[in-house]
Amino acid sequence: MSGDRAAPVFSIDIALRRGSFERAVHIESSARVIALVGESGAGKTSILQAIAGLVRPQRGHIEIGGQRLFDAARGIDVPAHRRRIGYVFQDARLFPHLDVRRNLLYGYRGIAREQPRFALPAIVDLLGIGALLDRRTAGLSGGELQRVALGRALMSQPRILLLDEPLSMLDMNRREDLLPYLQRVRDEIALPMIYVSHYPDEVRRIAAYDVHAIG
Ligand SMILES: Nc1ncnc2c1ncn2[C@@H]1O[C@H](COP(=O)(O)OP(=O)(O)OP(=O)(O)O)[C@@H](O)[C@H]1O
Repeated sequence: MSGDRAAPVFSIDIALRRGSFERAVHIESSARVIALVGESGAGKTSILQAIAGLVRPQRGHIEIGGQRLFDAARGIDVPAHRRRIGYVFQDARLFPHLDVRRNLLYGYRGIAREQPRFALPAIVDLLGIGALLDRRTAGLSGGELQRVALGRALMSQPRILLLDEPLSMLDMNRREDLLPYLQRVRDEIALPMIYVSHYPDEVRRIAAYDVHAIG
């Protein structure tokens, strides 16, 4: 056996405090896609927020895909807007006054023109949302909203994808409809990805081999 080990994609060792809540988190993984599971209130969303730079850990470090995002000992704390995180929430959080095309193009905001980026048609194809482009988001179904939210996150050309229970607002059938799109994004957009869910079946189908229990 060789002594070589794959460099970890995720190296997270932090302590979080939010009000009276405290949690130490240690995740070391060379998998590109991992899942976080745990009871409500265990701290899963707080971990994603720390990765995104929205919550500052008390100590420790966060390194993902070779990027040191936070390191208390070395004085590193990359500002949230420079971390290039694609974040998809339980509720899609799209702009209701804009159509789907404009919601997607909003993802380009803040990206330099010369930077390589996903073209709109590629994302539209990947997520099967071509027929929705001219519609306002107000009338879309939950599953359509989440596909558009995922598209907008990808348009921002992220280096890391964080998915916080993206299917939890959908009923069983819609969840089944959306899972293949999540799998396509996982496989075709080769980014480090963290998937948070309460549902063992979803976790098994998205990040089968690297599941971290929080709490
Ligand atoms: N802004 C805040 N101020 C104080 N406490 C907070 C804040 N945000 C979260 N908390 C607390 O931190 C703990 C962890 O919350 P978090 O949302 O990270 O858990 P979770 O595992 O994602 O839960 P769920 O599965 O219900 O979404 C909870 O006790 C919560 O009340």
